[in-house]
Amino acid sequence: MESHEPQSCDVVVSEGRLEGGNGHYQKLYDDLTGLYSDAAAFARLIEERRGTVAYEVTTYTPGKKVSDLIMGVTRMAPGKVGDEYFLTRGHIHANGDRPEIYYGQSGRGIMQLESPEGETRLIEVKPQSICYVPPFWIHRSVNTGSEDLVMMFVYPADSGQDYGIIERSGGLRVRIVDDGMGGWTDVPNPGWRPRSDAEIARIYEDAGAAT
Ligand SMILES: O=P(O)(O)OC[C@H]1O[C@H](O)[C@H](O)[C@@H](O)[C@@H]1O
Ligand SMILES: [Fe+2]
Repeated sequence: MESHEPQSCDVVVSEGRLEGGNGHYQKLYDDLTGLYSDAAAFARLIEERRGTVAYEVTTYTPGKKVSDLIMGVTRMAPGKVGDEYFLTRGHIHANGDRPEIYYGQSGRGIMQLESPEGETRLIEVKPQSICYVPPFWIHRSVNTGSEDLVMMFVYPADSGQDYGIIERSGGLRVRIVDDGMGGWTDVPNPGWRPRSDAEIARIYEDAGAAT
């Protein structure tokens, strides 16, 4: 039986990162082309912020098996593209039956969840709230506040991320926008296409094959 050393890392809330981990990646605004509905507003944003970081993830990965847990911290800057709040790309786990938890550290946001069948759940994230993302839910975080959104997360190390699922459906079913009073509301995404029965079946079957 393979065994790993226990590990302690520090969540540096003010900087939105995990100290003592072994992984780090950044997404620039330039990497987020096509995610937002207002293409002209996005082009203006890129003019201003080309080469700067939209969100970043620091992690500790002990190993690669289902019985290993990846832990980490994600930090996303605040802002909007047109009236749409900043968001992460979002994904479903490639091994779809793997869950995830997110623990709010600072800032305010939404965990936007969508089932393969197209149901939406919008869970508010704030400091000291924990969001449980069940297996088979597509998830994306949205920064609806005026500060960095910082969350700690944990998920099985063999989960994997399928980003194509959102592209194939023309985005998620709703968009999280400014309600005109400094808060947020959700509006339908007219570009959204329901997933086919075949694609839905594949999501659940693949999970069966992976376990
Ligand atoms: O991977 P994205 O959808 O771009 O989201 C950014 C990150 O969000 C969370 O922190 C997840 O736990 C990470 O695994 C993910 O990579
Ligand atoms: Fe995930």
